[in-house]
Amino acid sequence: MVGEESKIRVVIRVRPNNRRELEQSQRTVVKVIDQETILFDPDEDEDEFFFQGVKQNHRDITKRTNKKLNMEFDRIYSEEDNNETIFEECTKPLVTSVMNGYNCSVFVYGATGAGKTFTMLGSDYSPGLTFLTMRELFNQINALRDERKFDIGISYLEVYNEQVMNLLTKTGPLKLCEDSHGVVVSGLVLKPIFNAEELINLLTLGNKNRTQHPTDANAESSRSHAVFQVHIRMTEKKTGQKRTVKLSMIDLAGSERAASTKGIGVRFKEGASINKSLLALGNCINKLADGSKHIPYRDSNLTRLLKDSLGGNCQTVMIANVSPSSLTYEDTYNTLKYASRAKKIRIVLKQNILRTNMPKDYFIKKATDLQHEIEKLKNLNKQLEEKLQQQQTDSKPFDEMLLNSWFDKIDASYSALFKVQEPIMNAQSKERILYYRGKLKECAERGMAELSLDGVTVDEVSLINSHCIF
Ligand SMILES: Nc1ncnc2c1ncn2[C@@H]1O[C@H](COP(=O)(O)OP(=O)(O)OP(=O)(O)O)[C@@H](O)[C@H]1O
Repeated sequence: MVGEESKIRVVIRVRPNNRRELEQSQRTVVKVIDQETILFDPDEDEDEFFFQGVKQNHRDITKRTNKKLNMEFDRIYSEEDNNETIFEECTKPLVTSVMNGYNCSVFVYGATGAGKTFTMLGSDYSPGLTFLTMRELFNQINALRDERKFDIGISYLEVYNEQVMNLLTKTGPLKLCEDSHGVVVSGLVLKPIFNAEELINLLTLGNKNRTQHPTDANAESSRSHAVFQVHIRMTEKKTGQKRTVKLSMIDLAGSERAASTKGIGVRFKEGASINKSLLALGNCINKLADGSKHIPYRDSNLTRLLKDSLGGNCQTVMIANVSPSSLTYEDTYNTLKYASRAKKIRIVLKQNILRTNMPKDYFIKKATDLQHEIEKLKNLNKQLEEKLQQQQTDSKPFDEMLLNSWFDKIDASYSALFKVQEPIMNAQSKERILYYRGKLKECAERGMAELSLDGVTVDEVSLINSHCIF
């Protein structure tokens, strides 16, 4: 995976219609075709309509034609999909990447009321991605505790009207500075945590401190960008090697146009500021998608803060939330366009460099030890080569004479064996002959006795007997 090119994973989540949308029985402007395709502004199902005898494509002839825009994303979640499913497919794999040393980020994007906070924080009956992801992180950490030591600290910041505030301590504004490791929030102290349950209290506290104002679309609209980050330092117990990784979960403020929230005064300034930072974010996404060298991160505090979560060495998932209702036609269209731009971003992933606290002397000693080891092995190698050569020169040439004398001895013993076997076989066959001859003699004598009774002479019997010799 080191140096592997990867693109931002972009998924779309379509939430169910809310009460207002149902009451106004608006038409649906998005149609989930399959898990990767969404159709924006599909044709409406309408009865056939004739005007002056001619069939009309639309009942309302003043109405513009539907966009019927087919768009493809890494995954489309429909209103039936819950936070658990999105966690399993989108952020659970990120936890494994974090444990392997990669920085990871999750963004939720969309207009006010589209379901960003519901996705990130969830509700009482359906915990959101932040909790589910952190619970998985602690599961994986606990499984590795024998091998590694972990130090975990979290931060929860909001960017409101371009100012960075600490949501856990309700302090700020905090300054952003840049050092060799990237952007640093000065004065930010990480809050150590030891389990996922502890996180719930911290998230609740942070959310209470988050700037919220009602909008037309959402009674509890978050008017700031919330950046939740987990910083993990892992120390290998055997080697002492350390590495630090960061998991960021970002709930962006609504991407709706400032005018659409009908805000005036402070609310208008707020909307304009949200738009400024989202515009800057959009510009960075566009430049990254085009492969530009210069990315305008410095255009807003949000993009400065997210620099290493977007284009840097970071595995990123963007969840674009949309409402299905025609009430939010423009916002849904803009969100889908924004998301399809983000889909084009390609980044090169690098595993975080292992850092160590070992002093310089440790490495000098290690290098000297290794040098000695090399010398020792070289000497050993030389000795073995010499020994091998010695053995080759010492070894006696092949003794053909000796071998031949042994062959002669074997031949001699075989012929001696045959010599002994021959008389034995002869003796055995003679014994058999004698046995049969005895038998025949008995026969002949018995026959002679009978013949003599029939008038045959003894000489004739002897003659028969002599012919029966084998
Ligand atoms: N997938 C969903 N299923 C059920 N209810 C949802 C879903 N998504 C959002 N909602 C409900 O819709 C309302 C608005 O959602 P949410 O607060 O998450 O919007 P938001 O995008 O964070 O808006 P804002 O930018 O104004 O903060 C909430 O009451 C929330 O419970």
